[in-house]
Amino acid sequence: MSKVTVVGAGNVGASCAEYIAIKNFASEVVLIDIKEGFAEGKAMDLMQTASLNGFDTRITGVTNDYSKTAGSKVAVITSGVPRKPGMTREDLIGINAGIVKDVTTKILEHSPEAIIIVVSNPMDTMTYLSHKASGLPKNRIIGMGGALDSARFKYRLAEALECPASDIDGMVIGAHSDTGMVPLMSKATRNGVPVVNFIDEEKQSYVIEETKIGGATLTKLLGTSAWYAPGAAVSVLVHSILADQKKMVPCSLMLDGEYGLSDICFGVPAIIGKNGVEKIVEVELTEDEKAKFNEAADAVRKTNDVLYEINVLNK
Ligand SMILES: NC(=O)c1ccc[n+]([C@@H]2O[C@H](COP(=O)([O-])OP(=O)(O)OC[C@H]3O[C@@H](n4cnc5c(N)ncnc54)[C@H](O)[C@@H]3O)[C@@H](O)[C@H]2O)c1
Ligand SMILES: O=C(O)C[C@H](O)C(=O)O
Repeated sequence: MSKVTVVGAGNVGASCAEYIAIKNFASEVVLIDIKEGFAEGKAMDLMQTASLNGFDTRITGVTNDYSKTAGSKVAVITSGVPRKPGMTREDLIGINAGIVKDVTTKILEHSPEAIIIVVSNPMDTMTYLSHKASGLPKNRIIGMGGALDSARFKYRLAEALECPASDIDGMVIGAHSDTGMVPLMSKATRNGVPVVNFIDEEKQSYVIEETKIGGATLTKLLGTSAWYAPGAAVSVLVHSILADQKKMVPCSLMLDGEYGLSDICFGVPAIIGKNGVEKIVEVELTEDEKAKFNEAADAVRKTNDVLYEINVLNK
């Protein structure tokens, strides 16, 4: 029995539930939302695709009744507002902080053993908040950003190399923000061959910049932020936990000296398995990557400070 709760049955929450079901990653998904009847409607609509898409996962929806989420092995937090064109993710902190703090507490009341995946933005800061609000050990809370940003990096690399994305391997670490992502061009490969052998510096810079503004580009096109790739990225983390796959995925994790950082949730590669974070992997960075990584960490710390300024957290 593998039960997953998704709090926030909006675009990303529903997409995540759909991928989990279609790929048979869990036996049960509970969607929960604050809007009356909304999660029930999303769950019913998704369940009516079961015979069409050939899945057996049971998706149910509930309005605000956390007792129905009891015993979840994984809980995903997708509740909160998305940005509109022209906004940054950091602009969402005032509304989303209260929601994420409250939701973290409610999840744990009914699923004290759950591993929590934080998606709501600004994600690195919301992951930090979830840690501080719950006091859970650092393996139990995972911020999802790097999996998505890496998928966008591979998409842009595949476009530049004119090859299928499945030929590409690559990672984005750092902050899940327009300026703080660090796409590791030096380590990206096409079937083991460095991508820098295939594209010149101008194209490399283009790929890096388009990757960093990947979310903003989609927000401009869609009028709200993206959901298919975010939902798929969450489902990969859920699967790695439930199936104890031990996949290596960049995630926003509470650091305790790794990469020279402490008391911050920040995007680094990690092995994800049945205990959540099994191990943080330290990779060597170029001087330029290191400088950008540290600069991004400083910016995330400033956003974290806002949590104290608006009294969502107390020192
Ligand atoms: N980390 C990432 O990579 C990533 C990717 C995409 C979106 N996001 C973020 O995820 C969040 C959700 O995005 P979306 O597009 O699904 O938005 P959405 O508006 O479609 O859905 C959000 C849902 O949350 C619900 N909600 C609000 N407060 C709640 C509460 N207290 N309890 C339960 N449900 C509540 C709303 O009713 C709504 O249905 C946003 O903050 C967005 O910025 C993050
Ligand atoms: O761009 C956003 O605001 C949503 C999300 O963080 C994304 O990267 O798609």
